[in-house]
Amino acid sequence: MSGVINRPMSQMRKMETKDSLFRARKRILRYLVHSFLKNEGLFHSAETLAEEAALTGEYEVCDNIDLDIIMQDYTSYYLSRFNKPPQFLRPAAPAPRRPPTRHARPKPEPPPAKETLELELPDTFTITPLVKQESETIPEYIPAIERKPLSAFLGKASPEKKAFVEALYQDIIRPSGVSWDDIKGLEAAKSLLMESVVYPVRYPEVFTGLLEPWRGVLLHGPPGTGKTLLARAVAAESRCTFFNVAPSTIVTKWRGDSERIVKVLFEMASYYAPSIIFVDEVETLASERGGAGEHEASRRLKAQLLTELDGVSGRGGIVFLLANSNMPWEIDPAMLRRLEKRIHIPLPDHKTRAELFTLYLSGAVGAHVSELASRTEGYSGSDIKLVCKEALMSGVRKMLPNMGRGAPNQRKDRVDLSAILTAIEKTKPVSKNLAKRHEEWQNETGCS
Ligand SMILES: Nc1ncnc2c1ncn2[C@@H]1O[C@H](COP(=O)(O)OP(=O)(O)OP(=O)(O)O)[C@@H](O)[C@H]1O
Repeated sequence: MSGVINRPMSQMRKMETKDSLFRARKRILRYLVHSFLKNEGLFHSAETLAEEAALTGEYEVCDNIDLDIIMQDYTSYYLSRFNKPPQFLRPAAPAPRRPPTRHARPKPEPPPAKETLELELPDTFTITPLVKQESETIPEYIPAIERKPLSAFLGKASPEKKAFVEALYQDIIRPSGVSWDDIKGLEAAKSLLMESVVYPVRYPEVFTGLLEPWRGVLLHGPPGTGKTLLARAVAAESRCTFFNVAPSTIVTKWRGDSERIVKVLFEMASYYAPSIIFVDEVETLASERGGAGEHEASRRLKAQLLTELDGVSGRGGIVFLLANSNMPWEIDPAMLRRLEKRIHIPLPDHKTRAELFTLYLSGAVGAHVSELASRTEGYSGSDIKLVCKEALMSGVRKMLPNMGRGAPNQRKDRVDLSAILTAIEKTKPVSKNLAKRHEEWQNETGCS
């Protein structure tokens, strides 16, 4: 005991953290097993476990995790690391037999291969505390991109393929932390994306047969309405690997390279599955031009994209194509057929515009927010962001000449109503004219 007391504070803290992590892990395991038993219909066993392990209603297992998911993740991690599947079970050693005594009844034979469970669980899951415990740090989910070594994917790839892989690897966006809450309004779009991307990734066992997930989802709407932001939130919410493919990565001037890059892209997406391949301005990669005027290279690239998309369901893991377009009417019909789910992202409504002003001006606009929202009908989210930036800048502009002359070099995010109104006057809503066309297109061809 005295040994513990004499330890330096930092060491004590480390031990405490280790100890609390250990306890958290054990608790998580018990809750996971409990939930597993219930899911298997073993209610009596689950009840007994709850009683024996003193599981109170203080915690519940998160929606997105269970032992089955952990087994799958662990198996794919192990496979990629050691090139063989992990072994969980082995035949138990037979119990030593005692010679039967004269009067004893022969004992029934033990089952031939009683199984023992050898399971090592990684610390990659969390449970939601109903009552949050402050001192507790629960290990975080580790995304596929951090779990799976690139070297295992590369194997004995040619130098050319390695170069493609490296370029594409740069396009993978790490978990961005963008969440639904960062996106104002767009409730209908959010729930459609939950249903068509997030849930199928979380519960693949539900989305089979006729309910098989869409492989291609199109977000279309005027520029600056939050389509890219939505795509990033989807990646974060679904914990998918997010390939943000810049057309410049794919379109190269070297003959045949573009098709090979597209092929490698889908292979990588499958390796790091579940993945989202996000293609911004998809109409630039797969436009409807066609005919004799279409460049041969662009025709081949388009054909390769379509081939890969068709092959997606035959590959391992879930891979979605999430495409973005400001001009969906220009998308090649063959590509459009593969973008089965089409979601319209409209200009923000009055309530959303008010929320955006509050977001960007940190609530500084107070009571005027409704008036500002009324004056900005037809503005996109990005236009409103510009207005706010311009209004803030007008204050900073006044400060700049006095900086370095004794005045404090500190920015104040206070803004006059008049400055905002002037900024609104100056900023023309660039997307307004396109809004109607998107609506009509959605009515004609959309399916959400
Ligand atoms: N609904 C919204 N909630 C929060 N921010 C928004 C919203 N809509 C737009 N924005 C802001 O506008 C910026 C531009 O949005 P984003 O890039 O997602 O638009 P986009 O529709 O993808 O545009 P483009 O089609 O031109 O690429 C975002 O960084 C964000 O700050």
